[in-house]
Amino acid sequence: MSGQPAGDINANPAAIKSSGGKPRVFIDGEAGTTGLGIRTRLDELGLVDVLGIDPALRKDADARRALMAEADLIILCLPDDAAREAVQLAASLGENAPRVLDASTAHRVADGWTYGFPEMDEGQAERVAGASHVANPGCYATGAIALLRPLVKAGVLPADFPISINAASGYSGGGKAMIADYESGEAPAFELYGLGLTHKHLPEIEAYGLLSRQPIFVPSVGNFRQGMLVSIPLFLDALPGKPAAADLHGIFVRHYGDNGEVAVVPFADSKAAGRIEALALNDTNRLEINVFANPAGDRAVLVARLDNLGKGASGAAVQNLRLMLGV
Ligand SMILES: NC(=O)C1=CN([C@@H]2O[C@H](COP(=O)(O)OP(=O)(O)OC[C@H]3O[C@@H](n4cnc5c(N)ncnc54)[C@H](OP(=O)(O)O)[C@@H]3O)[C@@H](O)[C@H]2O)C=CC1
Ligand SMILES: CC(=O)N[C@@H](CCC(=O)OP(=O)(O)O)C(=O)O
Repeated sequence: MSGQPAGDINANPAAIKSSGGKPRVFIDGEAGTTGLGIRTRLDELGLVDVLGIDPALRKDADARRALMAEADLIILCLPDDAAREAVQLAASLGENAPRVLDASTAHRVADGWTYGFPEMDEGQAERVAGASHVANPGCYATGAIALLRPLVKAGVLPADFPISINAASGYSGGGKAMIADYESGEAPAFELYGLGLTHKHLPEIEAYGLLSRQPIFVPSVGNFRQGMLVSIPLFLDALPGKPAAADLHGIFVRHYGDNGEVAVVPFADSKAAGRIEALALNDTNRLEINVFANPAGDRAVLVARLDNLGKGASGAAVQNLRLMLGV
Protein backbone atom coordinates (compact mmCIF):
# COMPACT_ATOMS: atom_id res chain seq x y z
CA MET A 1 0.00 0.00 0.00
CA SER A 2 1.17 3.49 -0.74
CA GLY A 3 2.38 5.28 2.38
CA GLN A 4 2.74 2.01 4.29
CA PRO A 5 6.26 0.87 5.19
CA ALA A 6 6.75 -2.58 3.72
CA GLY A 7 7.26 -5.86 5.50
CA ASP A 8 7.21 -6.90 9.12
CA ILE A 9 10.13 -7.42 11.47
CA ASN A 10 9.13 -10.74 13.01
CA ALA A 11 7.98 -13.76 11.04
CA ASN A 12 5.91 -15.38 13.78
CA PRO A 13 3.35 -12.94 15.13
CA ALA A 14 0.71 -15.56 15.91
CA ALA A 15 2.45 -17.56 18.66
CA ILE A 16 0.92 -17.24 22.15
CA LYS A 17 3.24 -18.11 25.06
CA SER A 18 0.62 -18.56 27.73
CA SER A 19 -0.76 -21.95 26.68
CA GLY A 20 -4.37 -22.34 27.75
CA GLY A 21 -4.64 -19.04 29.63
CA LYS A 22 -5.29 -15.50 28.54
CA PRO A 23 -2.61 -13.72 26.50
CA ARG A 24 -0.12 -11.87 28.68
CA VAL A 25 0.61 -8.18 28.24
CA PHE A 26 3.32 -5.98 29.76
CA ILE A 27 2.82 -2.20 29.63
CA ASP A 28 6.25 -0.52 29.71
CA GLY A 29 5.56 2.97 31.10
CA GLU A 30 2.36 1.94 32.87
CA ALA A 31 2.64 4.83 35.36
CA GLY A 32 2.33 7.49 32.64
CA THR A 33 -0.80 9.09 31.14
CA THR A 34 -1.15 6.73 28.18
CA GLY A 35 -0.03 3.66 30.13
CA LEU A 36 -2.55 4.26 32.91
CA GLY A 37 -5.33 4.78 30.37
CA ILE A 38 -4.49 1.46 28.72
CA ARG A 39 -4.24 -0.36 32.05
CA THR A 40 -7.66 0.92 33.15
CA ARG A 41 -9.27 -0.16 29.88
CA LEU A 42 -7.63 -3.60 29.97
CA ASP A 43 -8.64 -4.17 33.60
CA GLU A 44 -12.25 -3.31 32.70
CA LEU A 45 -12.25 -5.66 29.70
CA GLY A 46 -10.56 -8.61 31.47
CA LEU A 47 -9.45 -10.16 28.16
CA VAL A 48 -5.72 -10.38 28.93
CA ASP A 49 -3.49 -10.86 31.95
CA VAL A 50 -1.52 -7.67 32.57
CA LEU A 51 1.94 -8.33 34.01
CA GLY A 52 2.64 -5.67 36.64
CA ILE A 53 6.07 -4.32 37.52
CA ASP A 54 7.28 -3.21 40.95
CA PRO A 55 7.04 0.62 40.63
CA ALA A 56 10.55 0.94 42.08
CA LEU A 57 11.90 -1.19 39.19
CA ARG A 58 9.92 0.48 36.37
CA LYS A 59 13.09 1.81 34.73
CA ASP A 60 15.27 -1.23 35.49
CA ALA A 61 16.25 -2.94 32.23
CA ASP A 62 16.65 -6.42 33.75
CA ALA A 63 13.27 -6.33 35.48
CA ARG A 64 11.55 -5.08 32.31
CA ARG A 65 13.30 -7.67 30.12
CA ALA A 66 12.19 -10.47 32.46
CA LEU A 67 8.55 -9.39 32.09
CA MET A 68 8.96 -9.01 28.31
CA ALA A 69 10.11 -12.64 28.22
CA GLU A 70 6.81 -13.73 29.79
CA ALA A 71 4.61 -11.49 27.64
CA ASP A 72 2.90 -12.21 24.33
CA LEU A 73 2.62 -8.49 23.64
CA ILE A 74 4.30 -5.44 25.12
CA ILE A 75 2.87 -1.93 24.88
CA LEU A 76 5.40 0.90 25.00
CA CYS A 77 4.11 4.08 26.66
CA LEU A 78 7.49 5.74 26.93
CA PRO A 79 9.33 8.77 25.57
CA ASP A 80 10.74 8.08 22.07
CA ASP A 81 14.33 7.25 23.08
CA ALA A 82 13.18 4.93 25.85
CA ALA A 83 10.80 3.26 23.36
CA ARG A 84 13.70 2.62 20.93
CA GLU A 85 15.71 1.08 23.77
CA ALA A 86 12.73 -1.06 24.81
CA VAL A 87 12.42 -2.44 21.26
CA GLN A 88 16.10 -3.48 21.41
CA LEU A 89 15.55 -5.03 24.84
CA ALA A 90 12.64 -7.09 23.49
CA ALA A 91 14.60 -8.09 20.37
CA SER A 92 17.43 -9.38 22.60
CA LEU A 93 15.04 -12.19 23.63
CA GLY A 94 15.42 -13.71 20.15
CA GLU A 95 12.76 -16.31 19.40
CA ASN A 96 11.10 -15.54 22.71
CA ALA A 97 10.59 -11.87 21.81
CA PRO A 98 7.04 -10.56 22.36
CA ARG A 99 5.07 -8.64 19.75
CA VAL A 100 5.30 -4.86 20.19
CA LEU A 101 2.72 -2.07 20.15
CA ASP A 102 4.48 1.29 20.47
CA ALA A 103 2.47 4.35 21.55
CA SER A 104 5.42 6.72 21.06
CA THR A 105 6.36 8.66 17.93
CA ALA A 106 9.55 6.64 17.42
CA HIS A 107 8.43 4.06 14.82
CA ARG A 108 5.37 5.47 13.05
CA VAL A 109 7.02 5.80 9.65
CA ALA A 110 9.78 3.24 10.24
CA ASP A 111 10.37 0.26 7.96
CA GLY A 112 8.94 -2.98 9.24
CA TRP A 113 6.26 -1.32 11.37
CA THR A 114 2.53 -1.37 10.65
CA TYR A 115 0.55 1.82 11.29
CA GLY A 116 -2.14 1.15 13.87
CA PHE A 117 -5.09 3.00 12.34
CA PRO A 118 -7.35 0.07 11.40
CA GLU A 119 -10.06 2.17 9.71
CA MET A 120 -7.70 4.20 7.53
CA ASP A 121 -8.02 1.85 4.58
CA GLU A 122 -9.34 -1.47 3.40
CA GLY A 123 -7.20 -4.30 4.76
CA GLN A 124 -5.48 -2.22 7.44
CA ALA A 125 -7.24 -4.00 10.31
CA GLU A 126 -5.99 -7.33 8.92
CA ARG A 127 -2.46 -5.93 8.55
CA VAL A 128 -2.51 -4.82 12.19
CA ALA A 129 -3.85 -8.23 13.26
CA GLY A 130 -0.98 -10.03 11.55
CA ALA A 131 1.87 -7.67 12.44
CA SER A 132 4.56 -8.23 15.02
CA HIS A 133 5.38 -4.51 15.35
CA VAL A 134 2.57 -1.94 15.36
CA ALA A 135 2.98 1.82 15.84
CA ASN A 136 0.01 3.49 17.51
CA PRO A 137 -0.81 6.75 15.69
CA GLY A 138 -0.43 10.26 17.11
CA CYS A 139 -3.64 11.92 18.28
CA TYR A 140 -3.57 14.87 15.85
CA ALA A 141 -2.35 12.60 13.07
CA THR A 142 -5.34 10.30 13.54
CA GLY A 143 -7.72 13.21 12.89
CA ALA A 144 -5.73 14.64 9.98
CA ILE A 145 -5.24 11.30 8.21
CA ALA A 146 -8.93 10.43 8.69
CA LEU A 147 -9.77 13.61 6.74
CA LEU A 148 -7.05 13.62 4.10
CA ARG A 149 -6.51 10.03 3.00
CA PRO A 150 -9.99 9.30 1.55
CA LEU A 151 -9.93 12.53 -0.51
CA VAL A 152 -6.46 11.94 -1.95
CA LYS A 153 -7.32 8.31 -2.70
CA ALA A 154 -10.54 9.36 -4.44
CA GLY A 155 -8.56 11.78 -6.62
CA VAL A 156 -10.37 14.99 -5.54
CA LEU A 157 -7.43 16.29 -3.48
CA PRO A 158 -4.11 16.33 -5.33
CA ALA A 159 -1.23 14.96 -3.25
CA ASP A 160 0.70 18.22 -3.67
CA PHE A 161 -2.22 20.55 -2.85
CA PRO A 162 -1.28 23.19 -0.20
CA ILE A 163 -2.97 22.07 3.00
CA SER A 164 -3.27 23.82 6.37
CA ILE A 165 -4.32 21.88 9.45
CA ASN A 166 -5.50 23.59 12.64
CA ALA A 167 -6.06 21.62 15.80
CA ALA A 168 -6.95 22.04 19.46
CA SER A 169 -6.12 19.51 22.18
CA GLY A 170 -6.85 19.04 25.84
CA TYR A 171 -3.77 19.44 28.02
CA SER A 172 -3.47 15.69 28.81
CA GLY A 173 -1.95 15.39 25.32
CA GLY A 174 1.25 16.78 26.79
CA GLY A 175 1.62 13.94 29.33
CA LYS A 176 2.41 14.18 33.04
CA ALA A 177 4.44 17.40 32.81
CA MET A 178 1.76 19.41 30.98
CA ILE A 179 -1.00 18.00 33.20
CA ALA A 180 0.94 19.19 36.26
CA ASP A 181 1.39 22.67 34.75
CA TYR A 182 -2.29 23.08 33.94
CA GLU A 183 -3.58 21.60 37.17
CA SER A 184 -1.34 23.83 39.28
CA GLY A 185 -2.66 26.90 37.43
CA GLU A 186 0.71 27.72 35.85
CA ALA A 187 -0.28 27.29 32.21
CA PRO A 188 -2.08 29.79 29.95
CA ALA A 189 -5.80 29.30 29.22
CA PHE A 190 -5.10 28.70 25.55
CA GLU A 191 -2.05 28.82 23.31
CA LEU A 192 -0.88 28.02 19.82
CA TYR A 193 2.38 26.08 19.72
CA GLY A 194 4.48 24.15 17.22
CA LEU A 195 5.01 27.44 15.39
CA GLY A 196 8.42 26.35 14.16
CA LEU A 197 6.23 24.25 11.79
CA THR A 198 8.09 21.00 12.46
CA HIS A 199 5.61 19.22 14.75
CA LYS A 200 6.48 15.56 15.35
CA HIS A 201 3.23 14.34 13.75
CA LEU A 202 3.98 15.85 10.32
CA PRO A 203 5.89 12.83 8.93
CA GLU A 204 3.04 10.40 9.68
CA ILE A 205 0.40 12.87 8.42
CA GLU A 206 2.32 13.21 5.15
CA ALA A 207 2.96 9.46 4.76
CA TYR A 208 -0.50 8.09 5.61
CA GLY A 209 -2.41 11.17 4.44
CA LEU A 210 -0.82 10.31 1.06
CA LEU A 211 0.52 13.87 0.63
CA SER A 212 3.62 14.75 -1.35
CA ARG A 213 3.77 18.33 0.01
CA GLN A 214 4.13 18.79 3.76
CA PRO A 215 1.12 20.61 5.23
CA ILE A 216 1.28 23.59 7.58
CA PHE A 217 0.15 22.28 10.96
CA VAL A 218 -0.89 24.67 13.74
CA PRO A 219 -1.71 22.83 16.97
CA SER A 220 -3.06 24.48 20.08
CA VAL A 221 -3.75 23.44 23.64
CA GLY A 222 -6.48 24.70 25.94
CA ASN A 223 -7.40 24.57 29.59
CA PHE A 224 -9.50 21.40 29.40
CA ARG A 225 -8.16 17.95 30.27
CA GLN A 226 -9.10 15.93 27.21
CA GLY A 227 -10.85 16.26 23.86
CA MET A 228 -9.65 17.25 20.41
CA LEU A 229 -10.68 18.93 17.16
CA VAL A 230 -8.60 18.74 13.98
CA SER A 231 -9.79 20.99 11.15
CA ILE A 232 -8.78 21.53 7.54
CA PRO A 233 -10.15 24.51 5.57
CA LEU A 234 -10.43 23.99 1.80
CA PHE A 235 -11.15 26.32 -1.12
CA LEU A 236 -13.25 23.86 -3.14
CA ASP A 237 -13.12 26.08 -6.22
CA ALA A 238 -9.33 25.64 -6.27
CA LEU A 239 -9.57 21.85 -6.45
CA PRO A 240 -9.59 20.06 -9.79
CA GLY A 241 -13.17 19.44 -10.87
CA LYS A 242 -14.43 21.96 -8.26
CA PRO A 243 -16.21 19.34 -6.12
CA ALA A 244 -19.18 20.33 -3.96
CA ALA A 245 -18.95 19.89 -0.17
CA ALA A 246 -21.61 17.16 -0.48
CA ASP A 247 -19.27 15.28 -2.85
CA LEU A 248 -16.54 15.25 -0.19
CA HIS A 249 -19.07 14.05 2.38
CA GLY A 250 -20.09 11.22 0.03
CA ILE A 251 -16.44 10.17 -0.35
CA PHE A 252 -16.09 9.92 3.44
CA VAL A 253 -19.31 7.90 3.73
CA ARG A 254 -18.14 5.45 1.06
CA HIS A 255 -14.62 5.22 2.48
CA TYR A 256 -15.63 4.51 6.08
CA GLY A 257 -19.03 2.82 5.72
CA ASP A 258 -19.79 1.11 9.03
CA ASN A 259 -16.08 0.62 9.55
CA GLY A 260 -14.92 0.44 13.15
CA GLU A 261 -14.81 3.53 15.31
CA VAL A 262 -14.94 6.20 12.58
CA ALA A 263 -18.37 7.74 11.88
CA VAL A 264 -19.33 10.37 9.31
CA VAL A 265 -21.86 12.88 10.67
CA PRO A 266 -24.79 13.52 8.25
CA PHE A 267 -24.00 16.59 6.14
CA ALA A 268 -27.33 18.25 7.03
CA ASP A 269 -26.61 17.85 10.77
CA SER A 270 -23.20 19.55 10.55
CA LYS A 271 -24.73 22.29 8.38
CA ALA A 272 -27.58 22.89 10.82
CA ALA A 273 -25.19 23.01 13.79
CA GLY A 274 -22.62 25.33 12.24
CA ARG A 275 -20.36 24.81 15.25
CA ILE A 276 -18.57 21.99 17.05
CA GLU A 277 -17.09 21.61 20.53
CA ALA A 278 -14.12 19.46 21.47
CA LEU A 279 -15.23 17.35 24.44
CA ALA A 280 -18.29 15.45 23.14
CA LEU A 281 -16.45 12.16 22.46
CA ASN A 282 -14.48 12.07 25.70
CA ASP A 283 -14.14 8.63 27.26
CA THR A 284 -15.09 6.95 23.99
CA ASN A 285 -12.93 5.42 21.28
CA ARG A 286 -14.87 7.11 18.49
CA LEU A 287 -13.84 9.60 15.86
CA GLU A 288 -16.43 11.72 14.02
CA ILE A 289 -15.98 13.40 10.66
CA ASN A 290 -17.89 16.59 9.89
CA VAL A 291 -18.09 18.56 6.65
CA PHE A 292 -19.07 22.24 7.03
CA ALA A 293 -19.58 24.53 4.02
CA ASN A 294 -20.63 28.07 3.11
CA PRO A 295 -24.00 28.68 1.37
CA ALA A 296 -22.32 29.26 -2.01
CA GLY A 297 -20.68 25.85 -1.67
CA ASP A 298 -17.21 26.92 -2.77
CA ARG A 299 -15.53 26.73 0.67
CA ALA A 300 -15.49 23.92 3.21
CA VAL A 301 -14.01 23.12 6.60
CA LEU A 302 -13.46 19.46 7.40
CA VAL A 303 -13.38 18.63 11.10
CA ALA A 304 -12.41 15.45 12.93
CA ARG A 305 -13.47 15.20 16.58
CA LEU A 306 -11.95 12.64 18.94
CA ASP A 307 -10.77 12.12 22.50
CA ASN A 308 -6.98 12.57 22.46
CA LEU A 309 -6.78 9.94 25.20
CA GLY A 310 -9.31 7.62 23.47
CA LYS A 311 -9.00 7.17 19.70
CA GLY A 312 -5.97 9.48 19.98
CA ALA A 313 -4.00 7.22 22.35
CA SER A 314 -5.08 4.58 24.88
CA GLY A 315 -8.39 3.64 23.21
CA ALA A 316 -6.63 3.14 19.88
CA ALA A 317 -3.92 1.07 21.59
CA VAL A 318 -6.50 -1.26 23.12
CA GLN A 319 -8.27 -1.56 19.74
CA ASN A 320 -4.95 -2.54 18.15
CA LEU A 321 -4.12 -4.96 20.97
CA ARG A 322 -7.46 -6.71 20.49
CA LEU A 323 -6.80 -7.08 16.77
CA MET A 324 -3.25 -8.34 17.35
CA LEU A 325 -4.23 -10.88 20.00
CA GLY A 326 -7.62 -11.79 18.52
CA VAL A 327 -9.43 -11.03 21.81
N1 LIG B 1 -0.64 11.87 26.30
C1 LIG B 1 -1.14 11.58 25.11
O1 LIG B 1 -2.28 12.00 24.73
C2 LIG B 1 -0.39 10.73 24.17
C3 LIG B 1 0.92 10.27 24.38
N2 LIG B 1 1.49 9.41 23.48
C4 LIG B 1 2.86 8.91 23.59
O2 LIG B 1 2.93 7.95 24.62
C5 LIG B 1 4.21 8.01 25.22
C6 LIG B 1 4.02 8.29 26.68
O3 LIG B 1 3.41 9.58 26.79
P1 LIG B 1 2.58 10.01 28.07
O4 LIG B 1 1.87 8.84 28.65
O5 LIG B 1 1.82 11.20 27.67
O6 LIG B 1 3.82 10.45 28.98
P2 LIG B 1 3.93 10.58 30.54
O7 LIG B 1 4.99 11.57 30.78
O8 LIG B 1 2.60 10.79 31.14
O9 LIG B 1 4.46 9.11 30.97
C7 LIG B 1 5.67 8.55 30.50
C8 LIG B 1 6.04 7.42 31.45
O10 LIG B 1 7.24 6.78 30.99
C9 LIG B 1 8.10 6.61 32.11
N3 LIG B 1 9.48 6.52 31.65
C10 LIG B 1 10.27 7.52 31.18
N4 LIG B 1 11.48 7.03 30.81
C11 LIG B 1 11.45 5.69 31.07
C12 LIG B 1 12.39 4.64 30.91
N5 LIG B 1 13.62 4.88 30.43
N6 LIG B 1 12.01 3.39 31.27
C13 LIG B 1 10.79 3.14 31.76
N7 LIG B 1 9.85 4.10 31.95
C14 LIG B 1 10.18 5.37 31.60
C15 LIG B 1 7.83 7.83 32.96
O11 LIG B 1 8.30 7.63 34.24
P3 LIG B 1 8.10 8.71 35.43
O12 LIG B 1 6.87 8.21 36.13
O13 LIG B 1 9.34 8.60 36.22
O14 LIG B 1 7.91 10.05 34.82
C16 LIG B 1 6.30 7.94 32.86
O15 LIG B 1 5.65 7.12 33.79
C17 LIG B 1 5.00 9.15 24.56
O16 LIG B 1 5.85 8.62 23.58
C18 LIG B 1 3.90 9.98 23.93
O17 LIG B 1 4.41 10.61 22.79
C19 LIG B 1 0.77 8.95 22.46
C20 LIG B 1 -0.50 9.36 22.21
C21 LIG B 1 -1.11 10.38 23.00
C1 LIG C 1 -1.02 18.91 23.71
C2 LIG C 1 0.27 18.23 23.32
O1 LIG C 1 1.35 18.61 23.74
N1 LIG C 1 0.18 17.21 22.49
C3 LIG C 1 1.32 16.46 22.04
C4 LIG C 1 0.89 15.36 21.15
C5 LIG C 1 0.20 14.23 21.87
C6 LIG C 1 0.13 13.00 21.01
O2 LIG C 1 -0.79 12.31 20.75
O3 LIG C 1 1.22 12.77 20.42
P1 LIG C 1 2.07 11.47 20.46
O4 LIG C 1 1.15 10.36 20.29
O5 LIG C 1 2.94 11.61 19.30
O6 LIG C 1 2.73 11.55 21.75
C7 LIG C 1 2.30 17.31 21.24
O7 LIG C 1 1.89 18.19 20.50
O8 LIG C 1 3.50 16.98 21.27
